[in-house]
Amino acid sequence: MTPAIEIDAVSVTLGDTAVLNSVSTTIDEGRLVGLVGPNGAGKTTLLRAINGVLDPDQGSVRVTGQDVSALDSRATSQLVATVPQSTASTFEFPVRRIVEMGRTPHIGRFGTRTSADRDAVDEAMDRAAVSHLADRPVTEVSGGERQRVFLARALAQETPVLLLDEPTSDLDVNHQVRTLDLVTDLVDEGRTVVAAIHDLDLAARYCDELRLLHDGRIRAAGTPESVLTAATLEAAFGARATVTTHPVTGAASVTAFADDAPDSTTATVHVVGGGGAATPHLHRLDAAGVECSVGVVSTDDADAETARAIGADLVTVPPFAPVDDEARATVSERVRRADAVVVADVTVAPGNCPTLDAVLGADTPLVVVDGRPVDARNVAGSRGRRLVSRLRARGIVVDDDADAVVAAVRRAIDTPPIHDRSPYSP
Ligand SMILES: Nc1ncnc2c1ncn2[C@@H]1O[C@H](COP(=O)(O)OP(=O)(O)OP(=O)(O)O)[C@@H](O)[C@H]1O
Repeated sequence: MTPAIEIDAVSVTLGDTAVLNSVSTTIDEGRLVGLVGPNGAGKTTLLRAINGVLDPDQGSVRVTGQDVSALDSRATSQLVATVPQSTASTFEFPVRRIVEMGRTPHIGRFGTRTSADRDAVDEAMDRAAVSHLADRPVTEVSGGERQRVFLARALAQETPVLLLDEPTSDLDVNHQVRTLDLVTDLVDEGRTVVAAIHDLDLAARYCDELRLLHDGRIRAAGTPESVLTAATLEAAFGARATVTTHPVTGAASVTAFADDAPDSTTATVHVVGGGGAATPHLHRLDAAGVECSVGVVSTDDADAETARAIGADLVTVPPFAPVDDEARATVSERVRRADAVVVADVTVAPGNCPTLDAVLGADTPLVVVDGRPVDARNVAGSRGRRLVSRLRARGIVVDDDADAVVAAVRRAIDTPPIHDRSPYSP
């Protein structure tokens, strides 16, 4: 089978900038391929090389086996339709007229429109959900509606290859999903779609494959799961990111943070959590490059699962078991070794008291997350209440906000600890 698109060693220089540097990739028929990468990576430029608008300085692009640089614009427009990034229009054409322009490459010499042309326009408008706008001037519809009008124009063009440059950037969440569902249907019908897409979660959810562009080269290619890794994202976007599986869609889900590790090469933080209280903070600290240890938690606790997912060192006891001497000694050692401790929830369950004793018995700088009011029922009596007030007095107290926790950890590490050696004794 001939691939739908073959890009062979394409180089493009614009002004003084080498935008694409010997880019090669092949896109098979009936695939939805996402182009991802930071601003200025060359995604639009690559799409413009595929649709023949831009002649590469070197290399070649073949669409359904035909070299696009050898085709005239009518022939190229029969192969490739494009929805551009900017659909701003200065002409007050009615929406239907814009969609009819998609038929131009199919209309004969005498400009006669056939019923097939009209049907194609009707169907395209229907599928892109713009039929109700048919008579409105395109200058008077919203940005998102206009984006769908231009999608309809591309659909009316009835090409085997569709290029979409940020097809959902102006769409509300409902139309984002509806548009990408429509694109998926088009692919199921056999069309090949290449979409430059900034929203990495949408890219992972809808695309069969991704190409990650950075500095004029394709840095990663393959399934979304194989392309969207913390390492590739950091290299391309300069952002720390955690990649998890989205609980609803099952696709890769990316949470990116500015690269602001407290001290990304050395910081280690021990996190006291339980019941999932530590989970958002663990993801955020991990993304900030902090090495985490977690505990003591039960082996089946949600925070234990998160700790395993991010490769954190974990101190556990079996479900419902008390913290034994071994776990207590281990957690004390982790706390002493850490650059800072985060207590992720001051709602102290009785089982946490030995861990909090260990925290208060060490010099390690402390951050206390105080997200919820202390629930008296969860506090282990007066012992627990005293622990809570000592923790608050001893540490930096922050709201239950992952960014605030990272900032507080940075501050805690920079601030000499308040000395509080007297361990709590019941
Ligand atoms: N006509 C031009 N002259 C000079 N440089 C240009 C021109 N067009 C684009 N560039 C540069 O080429 C680089 C790639 O641009 P391109 O639009 O392909 O990136 P992109 O990945 O689509 O970015 P974005 O995600 O911001 O849309 C950018 O640095 C841009 O400034």
